[in-house]
Amino acid sequence: MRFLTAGESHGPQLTVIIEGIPANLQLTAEEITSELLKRQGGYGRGRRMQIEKDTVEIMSGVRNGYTLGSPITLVVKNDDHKHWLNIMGTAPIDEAAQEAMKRVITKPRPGHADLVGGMKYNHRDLRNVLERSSARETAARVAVGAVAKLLLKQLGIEIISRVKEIGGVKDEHEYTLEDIRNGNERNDVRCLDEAVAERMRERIDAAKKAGDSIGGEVEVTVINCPAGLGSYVHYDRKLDGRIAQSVISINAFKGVSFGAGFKMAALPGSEVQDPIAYDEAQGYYRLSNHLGGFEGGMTNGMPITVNAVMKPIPTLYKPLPSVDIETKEAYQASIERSDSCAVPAASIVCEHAVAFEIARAVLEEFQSNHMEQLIQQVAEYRAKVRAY
Ligand SMILES: Cc1cc2nc3c(=O)[nH]c(=O)nc-3n(C[C@H](O)[C@H](O)[C@H](O)COP(=O)(O)O)c2cc1C
Ligand SMILES: C=C(O[C@@H]1CC(C(=O)O)=C[C@@H](OP(=O)(O)O)[C@H]1O)C(=O)O
Repeated sequence: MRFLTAGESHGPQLTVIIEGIPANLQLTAEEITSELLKRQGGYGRGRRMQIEKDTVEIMSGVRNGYTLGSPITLVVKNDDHKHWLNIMGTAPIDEAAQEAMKRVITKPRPGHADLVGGMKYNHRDLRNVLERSSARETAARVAVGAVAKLLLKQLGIEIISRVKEIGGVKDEHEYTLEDIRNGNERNDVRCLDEAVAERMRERIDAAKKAGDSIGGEVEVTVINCPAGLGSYVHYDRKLDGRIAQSVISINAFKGVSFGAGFKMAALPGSEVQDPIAYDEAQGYYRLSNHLGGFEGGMTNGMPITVNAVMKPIPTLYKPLPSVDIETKEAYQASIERSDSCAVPAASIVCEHAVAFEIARAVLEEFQSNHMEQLIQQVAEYRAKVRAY
């Protein structure tokens, strides 16, 4: 399974093509849209999200609510495009368009792709860089992950996310799987503890008031994944490695860990490796899950926990110094309208990035043309490893 996304932040639309989804998966635009709406929300987002109503249209690969086995094309329209027709160069060349084209961006924003992107692609209007480097693209990533999540659901695999920290305010409870499953998904900071959530909101408000921004940490949990996805035999088949790459490729994500993660640096081996046990009903299982569901680049059948860190949003209302690429003079960087915190939204992106990698690994392990074949293969495999 693979996908490509295309589209600029203020262009007409985002387009996604997904190839490799088996036939006969029930799939509706509404189900994908409901995931997109979760990404759009979240405390701390800026004015752009009030303009967009992210809605998916299915343009190919689905008929009568079921996948055909052919490439699936999804489109998410940018409602903001109509305000940017002149700036994006998609309006007729009239006076207003000419005026807009003069408003080139020459002041790169620290922490964005602006400066290096301009150097690399030889653009002197840095809007040519920021339009594609924008996290608007993550709406397309969520659309792909939503399809992956629906496929995984048919196999009994569930993926959920939560926010663990925003700007130093931490949710330090040790939650059970049931807590995570039943957690308050609709809370606007996506933190399971409402009292901590309130402090997170206050922290976001304080950053915004100071013209600053904040980041945080999210956790993605994958439940009921069979043991043996991924492989130890080669670096690019290790599934934990692929997940890490995919998560780090999300805008502003700077760190990934599994299970106890960076805490492992201080712990003895006896408190990190997960002892093995067996009973007939569930087969092999672990007495703890410090490793977060991976051994040797393969799933070990325990819940997968992925922790990921998002840096603070780079665009600041109190901008940092920068240099104009035309005059070479020191300047305060351009102020673009911006989110002050996008950690809750990013937790949804992270969840969907992980979903895609898990679904891809499932389809590599159990090549199938249609869902009936996939469901049967996975059920047989689960029975086999239980009895191993
Ligand atoms: C959901 C989401 C929303 C974001 N919103 C903004 C924003 O409004 N303003 C901004 O400057 N950066 C925003 N970012 C982060 C930038 O896109 C990102 O930092 C930038 O493209 C540079 O990439 P890098 O941080 O991965 O190096 C957002 C990221 C995500 C995941
Ligand atoms: C559009 C989205 O996020 C955008 C990501 C983003 C950035 O620089 O990454 C900057 C902002 O865009 P704008 O300049 O239009 O206000 C965010 O709103 C989105 O998440 O759908």
